[in-house]
Amino acid sequence: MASNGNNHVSTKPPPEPSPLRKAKFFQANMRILVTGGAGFIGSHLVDKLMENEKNEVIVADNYFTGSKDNLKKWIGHPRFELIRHDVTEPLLIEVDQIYHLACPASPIFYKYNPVKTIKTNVIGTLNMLGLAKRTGARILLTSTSEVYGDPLVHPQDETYWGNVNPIGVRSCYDEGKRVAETLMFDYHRQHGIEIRIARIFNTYGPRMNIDDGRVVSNFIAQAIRDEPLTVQLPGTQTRSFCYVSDMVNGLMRLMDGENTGPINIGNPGEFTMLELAENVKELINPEVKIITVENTPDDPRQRKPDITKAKELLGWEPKVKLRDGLPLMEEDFRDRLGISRKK
Ligand SMILES: NC(=O)c1ccc[n+]([C@@H]2O[C@H](COP(=O)([O-])OP(=O)(O)OC[C@H]3O[C@@H](n4cnc5c(N)ncnc54)[C@H](O)[C@@H]3O)[C@@H](O)[C@H]2O)c1
Ligand SMILES: O=c1ccn([C@@H]2O[C@H](COP(=O)(O)OP(=O)(O)O[C@H]3OC[C@@H](O)[C@H](O)[C@H]3O)[C@@H](O)[C@H]2O)c(=O)[nH]1
Repeated sequence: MASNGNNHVSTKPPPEPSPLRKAKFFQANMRILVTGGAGFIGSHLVDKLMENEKNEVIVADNYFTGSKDNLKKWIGHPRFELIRHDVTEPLLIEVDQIYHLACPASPIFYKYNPVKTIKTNVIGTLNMLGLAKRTGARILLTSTSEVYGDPLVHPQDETYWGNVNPIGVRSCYDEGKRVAETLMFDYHRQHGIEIRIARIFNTYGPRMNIDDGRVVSNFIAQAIRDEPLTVQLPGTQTRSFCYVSDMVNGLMRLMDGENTGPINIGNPGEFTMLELAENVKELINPEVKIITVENTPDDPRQRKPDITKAKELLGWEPKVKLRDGLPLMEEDFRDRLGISRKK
């Protein structure tokens, strides 16, 4: 049975998957649900899952921050189905695997309706665990580095319990994800559900919403539009940025491997926000100004994943360096903004 190496092993056998999955006379397809599959990471995950002809992919998304446009190449494909569905409502379908991503991820969006964000994390995860229990599906939760809050341990490994403000403006998201992780382990221990938990660190790449509000998309859009890059004070706070193709590979390895997690998935290359702005300026628009602006409450001061566990248990590590990933994202943003590079 899968374990995280910490005595969190379930005492129950996992529920039986549907008899169709053990097809004797014809090839069994894997039916995979991706909640939040119309969003940034979700749509890249769908692209990768659809490459395998044995997979059928179902996306359930309420389009709060995602869009059908991200999935347009799959709409109408016989192995693909798109459902407008809010995960705070139960979903009755038959599946073998669930990638549970549904949740706004950018601070400006998760703070917009914090009660809804908490409901999405708690009720949404309960509903997806209920679906996993009924169908015997394996379920992967995309948790976050935000469970470490404003970390006092650096870099963060999975044994760190975090430093989280339970009543702050970010709590709907970080405490929401902490409860979601608790629910996953309780369903695992109590009902034998096969679970996987990824703690994702800041991820960037093509298809991020142009007005997403996260730092990489902000800086790239600003650099392309000749607007000043807005570094929030103090500018010395750090983040570690993972390119989306690396992230998707890590998530799939976790789902298909034998470890429950939680496992950090991220790129350990650490940058201050001033360094990030300088990189964007140098690579995308050397003329652009860098300015400082006010920050928001409870902004974590440092963040860098310890990925020893991902390397050892999943054989995974990121390949794309920040300076190689930024130009790939620039190309996509220029296309969508209709602004080509100055000669
Ligand atoms: N991108 C990152 O840096 C990062 C870091 C840590 C964790 N994560 C996690 O990864 C997941 C995907 O993040 P993303 O960056 O692709 O964000 P995103 O905002 O682009 O995607 C989230 C998707 O979930 C959908 N959604 C939101 N609430 C929903 C609900 N109640 N019912 C159904 N669908 C709903 C949105 O419409 C969107 O398509 C999230 O769970 C997020 O918490 C992302
Ligand atoms: O224009 C900006 C936007 C943001 N920032 C700074 O950039 C840093 C990163 O901010 P982002 O909004 O991109 O993302 P955060 O790291 O705060 O949160 C993210 O963490 C991991 C995921 O769970 C989520 O995707 C999101 O919550 C912060 O220190 C913020 O102050 C700027 O300097 N300028």
